[in-house]
Amino acid sequence: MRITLAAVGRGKPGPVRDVYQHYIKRLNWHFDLREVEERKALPPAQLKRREAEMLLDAIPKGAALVALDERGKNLSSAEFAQMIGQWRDNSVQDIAFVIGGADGLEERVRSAATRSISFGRMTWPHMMVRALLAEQLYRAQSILAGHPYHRE
Ligand SMILES: C[S@@+](CC[C@H](N)C(=O)[O-])C[C@H]1O[C@@H](n2cnc3c(N)ncnc32)[C@H](O)[C@@H]1O
Repeated sequence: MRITLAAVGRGKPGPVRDVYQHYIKRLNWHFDLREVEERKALPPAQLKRREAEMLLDAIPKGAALVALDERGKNLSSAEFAQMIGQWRDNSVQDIAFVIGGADGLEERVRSAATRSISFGRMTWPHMMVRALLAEQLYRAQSILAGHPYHRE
């Protein structure tokens, strides 16, 4: 099973990226980060549209697509692991996650998503969402493997 993260922006060295990398390095799943960035200064609506195109282009065809969105569904870590486990058991080859930029995800990306999940109703900086996702993926891997990292 391959996991792709398509995300707006380029990660820079620093503590948030260190946390992200700490967990990503511990994943046994094949993991691919695809960063997208529009260099032209565009008005917000155009920028969001352009980012949507680049994000959707960065996702493997046929992937189960998960949008990270504050308006999405709140899952427990066990439910998140179960979602990934069901895809794994149904031989889904590719799972992709998308994280938007400062103005969020365009509706087109939200409606293309198989699932939309939230890390709470508060807005997090997009680089912190990468770190949160990385930890939850590691936690899901541990839950699915029966490893005691996660405690209910
Ligand atoms: C700075 S936020 C954008 C906020 C923007 N106002 C919006 O309406 O989505 C950048 C990205 O981080 C992710 N994000 C931020 N907060 C989140 C949360 N609570 N749950 C899930 N994803 C979140 C989303 O992918 C969002 O597009």
